[in-house]
Amino acid sequence: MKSLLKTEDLVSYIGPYTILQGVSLEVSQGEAVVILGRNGAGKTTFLKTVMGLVQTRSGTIELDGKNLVGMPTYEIQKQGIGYVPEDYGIFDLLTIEENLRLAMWKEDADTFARRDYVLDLFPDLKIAYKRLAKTLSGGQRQMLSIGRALVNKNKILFIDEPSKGLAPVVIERLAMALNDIKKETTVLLVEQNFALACAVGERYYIINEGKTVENGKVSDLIKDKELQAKHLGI
Ligand SMILES: Nc1ncnc2c1ncn2[C@@H]1O[C@H](COP(=O)(O)OP(=O)(O)OP(=O)(O)O)[C@@H](O)[C@H]1O
Repeated sequence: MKSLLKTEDLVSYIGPYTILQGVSLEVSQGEAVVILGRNGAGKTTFLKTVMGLVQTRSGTIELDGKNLVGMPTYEIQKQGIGYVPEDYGIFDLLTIEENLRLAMWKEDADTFARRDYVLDLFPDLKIAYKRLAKTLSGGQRQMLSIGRALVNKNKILFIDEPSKGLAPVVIERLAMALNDIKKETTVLLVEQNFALACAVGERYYIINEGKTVENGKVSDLIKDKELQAKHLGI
């Protein structure tokens, strides 16, 4: 499989703090990869570093062979990364329709076809299409946030802890949607919910204290109770 995203020995910092201390990770085209690790391990910071929202000190980041280090965030996004941040990133005082349109880079037939795919994937958004985003539940907001990233033609989708604060039944629906999405696009998921991570991810990386410490197949991790206890506290 063709390598799509590759980072090597990535070190990044926020003010005086070095947060990532060596993250090496590779995602191939068509894969669904999950990043696991305890609270505060550096998972969110990794996504933010690739997006240029956290400064890289050393190491490399390549998307489809192109260097992303030093590029401004809006250009990184245009290289083909759909980013679904942890805090939803949606506009409460706009309708669902307006939130989706504002996210579109182009208003062409392909983009509207992807918008229709989003509305089929998340029927709640279709029903509430003309309503303000502030009227949505937590699960529906997460759907809108993912939908905003899906309206553009991306090479890879970054999704940061989509299950956070959601009820188990909503997480199940989300797992189904993510399984549908991964048929269409390469996915890099950060997730604390082990069941959701296992339902979606094919390969995993574990980040501990800002470093990638383990990686492999999710099917092997499910059987490896020792590894789960050591790095994930399960
Ligand atoms: N703005 C900031 N200033 C200083 N330290 C920060 C800042 N943002 C994050 N950190 C620190 O960086 C480390 C990694 O945080 P990060 O949010 O990436 O962890 P995480 O693995 O995503 O965990 P969680 O699941 O709790 O979000 C933590 O120790 C956190 O306290």
